[in-house]
Amino acid sequence: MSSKDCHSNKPIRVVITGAAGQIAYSLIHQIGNGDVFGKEQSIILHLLDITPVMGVLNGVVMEIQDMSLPLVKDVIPTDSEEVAFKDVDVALFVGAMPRKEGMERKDLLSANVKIFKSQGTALDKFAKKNVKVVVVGNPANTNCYILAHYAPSIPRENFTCLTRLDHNRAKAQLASRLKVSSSAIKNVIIWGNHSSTQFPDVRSATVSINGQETAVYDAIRDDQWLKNDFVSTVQKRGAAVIAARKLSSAMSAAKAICDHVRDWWYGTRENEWVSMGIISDGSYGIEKGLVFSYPVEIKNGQISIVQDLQMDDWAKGMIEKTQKELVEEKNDALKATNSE
Ligand SMILES: NC(=O)C1=CN([C@@H]2O[C@H](COP(=O)(O)OP(=O)(O)OC[C@H]3O[C@@H](n4cnc5c(N)ncnc54)[C@H](O)[C@@H]3O)[C@@H](O)[C@H]2O)C=CC1
Ligand SMILES: O=C(O)CCC(=O)C(=O)O
Repeated sequence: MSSKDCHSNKPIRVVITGAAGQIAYSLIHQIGNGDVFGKEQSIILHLLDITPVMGVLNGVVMEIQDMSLPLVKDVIPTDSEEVAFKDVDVALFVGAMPRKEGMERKDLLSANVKIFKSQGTALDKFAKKNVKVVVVGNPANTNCYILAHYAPSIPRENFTCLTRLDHNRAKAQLASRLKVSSSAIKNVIIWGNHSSTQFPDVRSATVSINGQETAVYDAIRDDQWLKNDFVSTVQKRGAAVIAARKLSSAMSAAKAICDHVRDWWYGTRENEWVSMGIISDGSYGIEKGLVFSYPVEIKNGQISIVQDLQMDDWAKGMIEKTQKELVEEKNDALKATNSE
């Protein structure tokens, strides 16, 4: 879709998988309300879930009707991948099994990878070739890798996975420490996997205090905190929410999906970057083809990796660790899909 088409009022088709689940329950309203694609853009919602929860999904559809959202022109609830992916412009892959307390996200690999093999094959067959894809279901990077692998006719740059929740968490931790609004913090980076090996990096981050832009490192002046507590709080935030709620993050995940897609649709702000899992082109020495979270800028729908950021040995070590985990996950996932 050209950026002109993007902003026309012809309805766009947006599929949400896992539409009867808890993230979708927060997400659907924001999309239908125009918070992502704008207040002029009408939408046809395709809602995919599995057969046993079609009753629940019908309840969600009733609630969508009851919200009386002018931008929502039609709602298509389904358990068929063909119906779900037919001619879609944007595909939000939320549906997957979530982890429980005590599990790592990669423990979900064997169950969830099968879903992404099947849905990748269907996406390839039925979606528009310029469909914009966001994978949320965990393990998000590796599920995205498998989805792209089984959808070879869709351009590689159209596949992304969600690390914006981690990015938002990092901003919020820094804002709280500095007692500023999170909108004052710019250019944090999440490198790598949406897992406890991710590297939340603040070496390029700035904070605006009384109109003055300062490096976050200089404003905080606590190398120990930035390298230890801050990093581990962001890495383990998903698990902390599960321990408290006995359910995984949903409201904050839905908000992060909206941030991710809105920035892809409209572009990032001048001199400001965000974190996205994308298919690596080899930048920063990362294995080509891995789905890796990078700092990116977006213009006219094109995502580009922010280049030439300096790394010290500690940062290189952090990036190496998360890359290693992603290579292992990728190999395990390929084995699991090939052995079916
Ligand atoms: N990348 C990220 O930052 C985040 C990822 N997540 C992940 O998002 C996923 C969804 O989370 P929740 O909505 O809380 O889970 P949930 O369990 O409430 O909902 C998941 C939905 O997916 C459906 N589903 C299962 N298999 C499916 C299939 N083959 N096709 C279509 N739908 C299918 C289920 O029936 C259920 O309705 C989980 O994997 C979770 O770990 C959650 C938060 C943040
Ligand atoms: O942590 C999980 O496994 C589920 C939710 C999630 O990915 C997160 O909150 O970051």
